[in-house]
Amino acid sequence: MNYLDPRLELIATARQFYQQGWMVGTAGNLSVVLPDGSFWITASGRSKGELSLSDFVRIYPDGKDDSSNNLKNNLKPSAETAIHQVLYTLFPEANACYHVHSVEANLVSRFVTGDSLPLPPLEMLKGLGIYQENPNCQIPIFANHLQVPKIAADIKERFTITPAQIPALLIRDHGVTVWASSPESARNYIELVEYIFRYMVAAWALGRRGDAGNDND
Ligand SMILES: CSCCC(=O)C(=O)COP(=O)(O)O
Ligand SMILES: [Zn+2]
Repeated sequence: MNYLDPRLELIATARQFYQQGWMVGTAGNLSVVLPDGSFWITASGRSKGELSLSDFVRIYPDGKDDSSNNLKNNLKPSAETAIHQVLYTLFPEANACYHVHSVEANLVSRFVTGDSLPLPPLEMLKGLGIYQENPNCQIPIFANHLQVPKIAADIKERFTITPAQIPALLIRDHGVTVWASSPESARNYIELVEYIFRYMVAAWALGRRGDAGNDND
């Protein structure tokens, strides 16, 4: 049986997300867990639209990477590796963690000042595991601390106290991160959350235009 390197799926998905404008300017990072509990993560600062197999860093269960080899190849793990690590610790069933920076995610992160954003009761929530009549669903918002380990600590503290309703979190003025049992599900979750954010921004704009429309009556 030929073993498909899981990085190939991440390369293809990163290119798709780059083309959608969600991973421009090296933004975003993707990771996938291997059978031994280590995970591949996109190397820091690489253009996500043109990744190759050598643009990944392997992080081992003890948190270390092949630093000597990586140093030689000018490879650094994603600056947001700590967020992937804490999510894999909190959700051991997760085998993939994706993070992107869309304009919509940044806009909706400012729709509220608090630490959670209510989501509209859209059918798309079913794709995130929410099967309720008139769902009351929120996505948690985290402060975009300069020190990423602080964001990771906030995530650990929050989800230890308040379980996540959906496999997604929003970092204010930054972007969204999802975790899933497979790379394919992680890709679907990003697409679903970004659809919901696009809907929210469009509804907000229509609402404002609606107000403007009244002025012209
Ligand atoms: C211009 S993106 C700033 C860093 C960031 O938020 C990101 O998602 C990418 O960081 P990485 O170290 O994974 O390239
Ligand atoms: Zn980021």
